Amino acid sequence: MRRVILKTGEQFSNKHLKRTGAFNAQAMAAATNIIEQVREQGDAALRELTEKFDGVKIDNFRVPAEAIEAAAAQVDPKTEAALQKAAKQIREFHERQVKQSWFSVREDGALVGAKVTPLESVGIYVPGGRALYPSTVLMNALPAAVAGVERIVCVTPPTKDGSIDPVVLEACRLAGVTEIYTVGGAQAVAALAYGTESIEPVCKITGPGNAFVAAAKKIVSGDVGIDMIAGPSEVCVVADETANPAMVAIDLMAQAEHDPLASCYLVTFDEEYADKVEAAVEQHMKSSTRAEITTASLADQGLIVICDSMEQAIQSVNVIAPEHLELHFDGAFEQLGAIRNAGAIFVGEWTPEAVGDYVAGPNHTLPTGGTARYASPLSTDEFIKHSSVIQYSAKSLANDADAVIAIARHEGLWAHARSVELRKALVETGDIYGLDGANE
Ligand SMILES: NC(=O)c1ccc[n+]([C@@H]2O[C@H](COP(=O)([O-])OP(=O)(O)OC[C@H]3O[C@@H](n4cnc5c(N)ncnc54)[C@H](O)[C@@H]3O)[C@@H](O)[C@H]2O)c1
Ligand SMILES: N[C@H](CO)Cc1c[nH]c[nH+]1
Ligand SMILES: [Zn+2]
Repeated sequence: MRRVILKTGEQFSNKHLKRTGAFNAQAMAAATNIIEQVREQGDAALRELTEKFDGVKIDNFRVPAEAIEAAAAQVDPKTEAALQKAAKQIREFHERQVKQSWFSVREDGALVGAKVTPLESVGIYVPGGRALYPSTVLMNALPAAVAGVERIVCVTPPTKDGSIDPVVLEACRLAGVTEIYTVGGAQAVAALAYGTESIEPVCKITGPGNAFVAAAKKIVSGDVGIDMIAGPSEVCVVADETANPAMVAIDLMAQAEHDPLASCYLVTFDEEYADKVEAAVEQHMKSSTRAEITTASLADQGLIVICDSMEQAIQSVNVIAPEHLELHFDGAFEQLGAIRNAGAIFVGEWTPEAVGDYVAGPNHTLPTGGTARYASPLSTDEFIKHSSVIQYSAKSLANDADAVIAIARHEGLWAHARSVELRKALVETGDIYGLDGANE
């Protein structure tokens, strides 16, 4: 892994990072062509693109109900129990996020508030290129279901034999997905946004994916809602010399194995400790079943930052703004206040990031690429919208009339002012035209 050794008092900055930003011109160009093709040719384009990029022919994209039932029977009891446990804990966590409509009545009788409405339909992109992601089904579909979305559509690329992994199907069933389609990549995003003969469009698309999926989400955003661009996985581990290097190493590898573009950061305090972690990575790598991806990620995107104080370490974390942050040192909880930018924070050596990926309850769809500076984890908020509600009485209108009229006049908007003046006149004189010149 690349190393940066900070001098005393030196600030970690973006120049130390290799980040190229979320804009990928090549992927944007490819996704634009794919989206245009799907808009023009519908299902025929989905068939052609699936054959081209996934190497399989699909006649019917919709997974029939019988196949979903049959998949449940193929899931071994241990995996079924794990899915159910994860689903329960994820559901419970997200139930705490649910927003209610609210109304407040002022002293003058004016009522203001917000009416919360679940989105009618959402499309969930479940990645399927380099790994299977039943956990991503749970993390996206359960918050949608908890928020009250009625139509929850899942799209995911086919496996080599043209099917969908039974565990992914079972996760869909457990989480309340109402339609499943065997299609992935930018073409799936286009189908969800604009519809085809076999896929009805949705109001919003959520879920992570590779560069083509991310580019497609950016392009269709505005025509449909999108959640965030959750890109390649990232982890930043802050560890001092008391932390077990083998644990730190395996936690770095747990994100590196997602994608050669995944980014892993170790923030620590001396080079000798960093050497121990790198030696432990080598040791673990001997038994990794994903050594190629993991090695590529650590070599190309990995970074070790050597700091000389905890303050400098936390300052580095805040610049990295990682998707996942692990804290392996005594008194970690006390540093929470100083941490400004992180998607999810895992406190202490007994909290490997993997618990958050699967079962802890909080969402694993998190801001990546430094977007934790302004973005939050996926939540039920992504699946609802608010409508403002305003109800005035004659008294409350009279109370606010002069303020409205003054601002409307300044803006030069005659009818805005008049709409209030007329009502004020009616309250004061009982005559809607009691205003001088009102009936001109
Ligand atoms: N942040 C999160 O919550 C989270 C969760 C899970 C996965 N991830 C990330 O999601 C990503 C998943 O990527 P993936 O590739 O494994 O699966 P994917 O499903 O996103 O992409 C596979 C699809 O990409 C399309 N594709 C492949 N090559 C193409 C090309 N040359 N041109 C156009 N389209 C092409 C194909 O249609 C294929 O089906 C990884 O980066 C992983 O780290 C993130
Ligand atoms: N770590 C990923 C988010 O970056 C989520 C995930 C799913 N499965 C395993 N991991
Ligand atoms: Zn993961």
